[in-house]
Amino acid sequence: MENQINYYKISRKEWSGFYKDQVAPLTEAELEKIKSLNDRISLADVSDIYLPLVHLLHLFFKTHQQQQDDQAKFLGIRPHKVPFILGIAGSVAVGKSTTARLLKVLLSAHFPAKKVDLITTDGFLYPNATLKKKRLMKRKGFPESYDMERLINFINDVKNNLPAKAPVYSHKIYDIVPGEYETIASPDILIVEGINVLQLPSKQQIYVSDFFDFSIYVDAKEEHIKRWYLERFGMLLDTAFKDPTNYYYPYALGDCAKAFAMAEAVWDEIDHPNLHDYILPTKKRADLIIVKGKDHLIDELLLRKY
Ligand SMILES: Nc1ncnc2c1ncn2[C@@H]1O[C@H](COP(=O)(O)OP(=O)(O)OP(=O)(O)O)[C@@H](O)[C@H]1O
Ligand SMILES: CC(C)(CO)[C@@H](O)C(=O)NCCC(=O)O
Repeated sequence: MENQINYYKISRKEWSGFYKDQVAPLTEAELEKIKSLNDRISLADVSDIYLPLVHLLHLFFKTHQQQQDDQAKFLGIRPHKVPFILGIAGSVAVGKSTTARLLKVLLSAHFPAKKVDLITTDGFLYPNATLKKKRLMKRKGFPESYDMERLINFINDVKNNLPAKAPVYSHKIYDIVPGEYETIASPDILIVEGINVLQLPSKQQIYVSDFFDFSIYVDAKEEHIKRWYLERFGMLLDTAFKDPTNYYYPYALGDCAKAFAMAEAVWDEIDHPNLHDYILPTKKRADLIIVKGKDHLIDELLLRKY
C-alpha cells in the first residue's frame, strides 16, 4: 500500500484480500441479476473489488447512523432515519451508471432489510428546448446545463425523509422525458450518480457533495474512455435503426463511417473538454477513486485517509 498525502493507494491484489471472508459470497440468483445488468461485468471484479467495497460501505453506514442517533440524543429529539447518500462521479461513459447499478444490487443483497435507491443527475439537465433557448445545446453536461438548485432541493428532501421527485432523462430521445418522474421515498441508502456530483456550485451556497456520506470517483485513461464512448455509440446505433423515435435513428440509417465521425466530434468537442475542465478537477474530492484499466477491470484504488 502506497502512502500518498491524503490517500492510500491500494493495488487490486491487496484490496481483494480485505475482509474477503467476512462478506458472504453471492447466490446464483444474485449473480444472474448482475449478469442481466450488463453481461460484460467481470465476476472477478465483483468478488475482488466490490465485495470488500460493500464491507467498507457498511462500516461507513454504521458510523453515520450512530452519529445521527448521538446528535438526536444531544438535541433531545427523537432519533430518526437520515438516509445515507453515496455519490458516484466520473467522466461521461466511464461506467458510473454500471458501477452504481452493481452497487445497488450488491447492497440490496447484503442488507435485505434496507431500501436502496438510485438516481442519476442526468434528470436534472435542462430539457433540450431550454438548452436551445439558452444556446447551451453544445454544452450539455457542462455545469450550466443542469438545474443545480433543483438537484440540491431534491437531495435535501431525501435527507429529510420527504418524498422527492426526480425528472427522467433518456439517452434514446437525447432529452428529458416530458411528464415522467421517479419518486424516491424514504430510502436507507440513496446512490446519486452523475458527472457533476462533486462539482462546486456556481450560485448556490451548498454543494451536492455536502449531502454525501461517501463518494466514489470512477477513473480511467482518457483513451479508454473515448473508446468505451464510441463502443456504446455503436450499441446505440444497433438498437436505433428499428425505431424512428430514437434520436440516433437518422445516423443508424445513414453512412456508418459518417455516424462514427459525428460521435467522435461530439466526444472531442463536448465530452472531452468537459472532462478536463470540470470533471477531472473534482477527482480529489472523492473518498474513494477506483481506477479502471482498458477492459473495465479495476486496477487500483485510492482511499482517502482523512
Ligand atoms: N464493468 C464494466 N464491464 C464491462 N463494460 C462496462 C463496465 N462498466 C461500463 N461498461 C460499458 O461502458 C460503457 C459506459 O458505461 P456506462 O453507461 O455505465 O457509463 P456512464 O459513466 O454512466 O455514462 P454516462 O455519463 O454517459 O451516462 C457502456 O457501454 C457499458 O456497458
Ligand atoms: C447526459 C450526459 C451529459 C451525461 O450522462 C452525456 O451522456 C451527454 O449526453 N453529453 C453530451 C454530449 C454527448 O452527446 O455525448
